[in-house]
Amino acid sequence: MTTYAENVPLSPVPNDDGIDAAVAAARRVVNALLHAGADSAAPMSDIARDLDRIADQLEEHAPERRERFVGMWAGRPRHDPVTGPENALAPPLHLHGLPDGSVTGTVTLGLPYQGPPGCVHGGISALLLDHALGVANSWGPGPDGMTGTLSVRYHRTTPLFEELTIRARQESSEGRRIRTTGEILAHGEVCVSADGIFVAKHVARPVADEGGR
Ligand SMILES: CCCCC/C=C\C/C=C\C/C=C\C/C=C\CCCC(=O)SCCNC(=O)CCNC(=O)[C@H](O)C(C)(C)COP(=O)(O)OP(=O)(O)OC[C@H]1O[C@@H](n2cnc3c(N)ncnc32)[C@H](O)[C@@H]1OP(=O)(O)O
Repeated sequence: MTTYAENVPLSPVPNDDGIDAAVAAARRVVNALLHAGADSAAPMSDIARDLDRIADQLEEHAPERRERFVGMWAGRPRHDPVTGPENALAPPLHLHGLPDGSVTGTVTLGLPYQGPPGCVHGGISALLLDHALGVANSWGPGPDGMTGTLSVRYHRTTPLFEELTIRARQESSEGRRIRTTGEILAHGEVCVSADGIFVAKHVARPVADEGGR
């Protein structure tokens, strides 16, 4: 039987400088814009100009898209939209692997992730669970693969601005089909659960001399 170390960090750990710091600042801007709202007295035209100037600067120094794809997949990915410290869309969620082969993590979501008033958007919950189930497959003892079917059940609304716990585990695998489940909890109660069938298949990582697409 495979044995696992206690509580292994599975999500890329953010640095407090370089691109990770810039991305953290970008997340703060996205949050602040939504909090400010259309009636804000902030000088929005000036802000838009400043933000455009920043984007111009980034674009000026960005590699070709295919070169960037190669770079993104050259090592341990840091760009995904759930845990990635280089992705401003990622909340980010920090996942850990547990000795029993399951994964767990916590996250607190703010206004950009709102669905019903004061509650997390259901599509965001599905995104977090899809990713957590995928990570559980790669952490656990069985095979991993791509999401084939994801069933999501919304048991109760999921609160914004409160710490959520996300858990996932691989239940079984047979041939190329993998069954994986998980849930999002608030205050110890299950808000959302997911039951997924993953299929053991992988898209090849882009490499430089193949064009990187
Ligand atoms: C963020 C990074 C994500 C990329 C991960 C890669 C590496 C990263 C490194 C570490 C990983 C760490 C974390 C991963 C985190 C998150 C994961 C994100 C998950 C995704 O974001 S992933 C994108 C969404 N996903 C797709 O984009 C799939 C598109 N689709 C296809 O690529 C094919 O459609 C495929 C492959 C699904 C099947 O195609 P196929 O031809 O290989 O399969 P085939 O027909 O041979 O069936 C073989 C057996 O699977 C059963 N089966 C087939 N299809 C099924 C289905 N849909 N549902 C349920 N069961 C199904 C059959 O019933 C048969 O079962 P049986 O053997 O029992 O008869």
